[in-house]
Amino acid sequence: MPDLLELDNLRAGHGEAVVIPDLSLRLAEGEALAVLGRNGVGKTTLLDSIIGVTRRFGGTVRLAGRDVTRLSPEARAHAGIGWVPQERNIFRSLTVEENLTAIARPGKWTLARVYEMFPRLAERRSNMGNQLSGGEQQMLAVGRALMLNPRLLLLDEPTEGLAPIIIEQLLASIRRIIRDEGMATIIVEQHARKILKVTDRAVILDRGAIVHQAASAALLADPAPLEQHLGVIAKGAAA
Ligand SMILES: Nc1ncnc2c1ncn2[C@@H]1O[C@H](COP(=O)(O)OP(=O)(O)OP(=O)(O)O)[C@@H](O)[C@H]1O
Repeated sequence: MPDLLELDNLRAGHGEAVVIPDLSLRLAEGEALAVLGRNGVGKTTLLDSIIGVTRRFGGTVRLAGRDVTRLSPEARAHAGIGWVPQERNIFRSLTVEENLTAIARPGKWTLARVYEMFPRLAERRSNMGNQLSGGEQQMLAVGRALMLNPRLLLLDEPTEGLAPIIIEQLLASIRRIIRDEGMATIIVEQHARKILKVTDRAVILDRGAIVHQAASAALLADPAPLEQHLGVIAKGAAA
């Protein structure tokens, strides 16, 4: 059986700029991968290339053995890639419930199950998107991606800008989505040590290349590579 996601010799960037020169990566069914690295090394560009919103110069993207390289972002979403961009992109003039049902597709993730995962969204079901706190918006963005019933979930800095207590709540939900529901997930995250407790494996990027990869548990046990490649960021996120 092929891996769920196979990137081979991906070369991608923006305009004329090549941000990722040549990257290959595998993700198994049900596996959770953390993508770590300093600011500007290409983490977002990597996720954006999987959903197909960057310029591709070469290489292939396969989902469950199917070549999706030339598919539009919409077609890739339809093929099973759920995407929560850094800017969240919720519909601000729709209610929470309308946001969740607007682009839903049938599968095990229903409105009831998303509300069970994020009870706060159930409480706020009639509120408009623009009335939500940052944490609620992020929960809504994740819930909306789940309603697409994806095979693969991409999360770009889900905890960015959130208060510490909300970060803990959100990470607890993400852990349940991964551990209990078996969702294959790729997460870009600045809080390295926090996310390593949730993921199976991690890659560290530098200048668009994978400079280190290891099991998350190994990086937690021996954080030298984090300090080497992330420096002050890893120390700052040690709590
Ligand atoms: N839309 C864009 N157009 C042109 N250049 C871009 C665009 N988005 C990102 N870049 C450039 O690509 C490089 C990689 O950026 P990217 O956002 O992928 O890094 P990152 O590791 O996710 O950083 P951060 O942690 O700051 O989000 C940077 O030099 C950035 O300036």
